[in-house]
Amino acid sequence: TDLSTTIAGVKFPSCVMNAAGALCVTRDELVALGKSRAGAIVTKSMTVEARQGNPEPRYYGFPGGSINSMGLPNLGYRAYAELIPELKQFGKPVIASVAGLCEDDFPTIAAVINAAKPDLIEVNLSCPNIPGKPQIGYDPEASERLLKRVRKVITVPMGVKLPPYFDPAHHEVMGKVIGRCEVDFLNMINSVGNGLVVDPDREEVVIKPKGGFGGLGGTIIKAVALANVRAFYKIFQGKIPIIGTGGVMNGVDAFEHFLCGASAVQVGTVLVEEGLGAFGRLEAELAAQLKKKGYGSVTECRGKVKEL
Ligand SMILES: O=C(O)c1[nH]c(=O)[nH]c(=O)c1Cl
Repeated sequence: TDLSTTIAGVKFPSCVMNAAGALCVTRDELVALGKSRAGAIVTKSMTVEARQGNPEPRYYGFPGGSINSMGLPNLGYRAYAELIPELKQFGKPVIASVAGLCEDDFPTIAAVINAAKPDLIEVNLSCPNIPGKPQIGYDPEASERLLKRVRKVITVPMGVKLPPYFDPAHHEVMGKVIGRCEVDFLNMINSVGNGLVVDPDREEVVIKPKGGFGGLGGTIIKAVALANVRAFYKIFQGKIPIIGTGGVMNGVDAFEHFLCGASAVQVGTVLVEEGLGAFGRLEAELAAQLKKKGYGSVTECRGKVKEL
């Protein structure tokens, strides 16, 4: 079974890769991704200055998913610009995830990172965990302004990592914004922002930042992720490739993302919980699922989910 895929003209040896944020902050983590079965190396979203991130505990896994308020811990964009040439030696695409603490940070980072020639750049409009900072992706005007500014300085394929939307009206509005910004790929969804997990025995929240509020990931967000993949796949009639992220814990979950229109999938929670070995398991399970269903590749089943 062929598990390779192509996104914006870039060939991925496997359609399963890490989500920005999962095991991808340090050089050693990124090199380990390069040596693993991951289909790409995706960096942690980067900011201008290096950051320690939020106080711990800031990640908590539980049956069904995870909650995090990491607070953008990363090496700073200059360090990743220096690392990119080394990371490109592993025979798989390097995706640089660009964030920023303010709008002006994004073009500053994007211009320097673009010069380091990652295979693709993913603009993260959806970090939910910077205290006092609303998600850019929930502000269509700010999203459009920012995407147009970074598009001017990015010459490699540019994608956008979107937060979950919960209303078709929002899918429509963001679809129009994206259509006006020359976006080469989409990635959805980021974590479901500002959830709250409580430990009933200790009668406490489980993470320290923001009173325990954090982004949700894992199985519990799969249905939200699939809805967003499907909504934007239909809006763009499959013409903009979509990376499906959210709730992929096994090969069947990945298959569901492809049925809804994804061209590749990213994994976060399952990677943090299981480690890099998850890639081998996920690939084997996805290949088995495709074989069982009579599909020769993920491209064959893309967008094939039937309505009733
Ligand atoms: O707290 C984080 O670092 C974080 N956490 C997330 O769940 N999504 C993001 O985009 C980011 Cl940037």
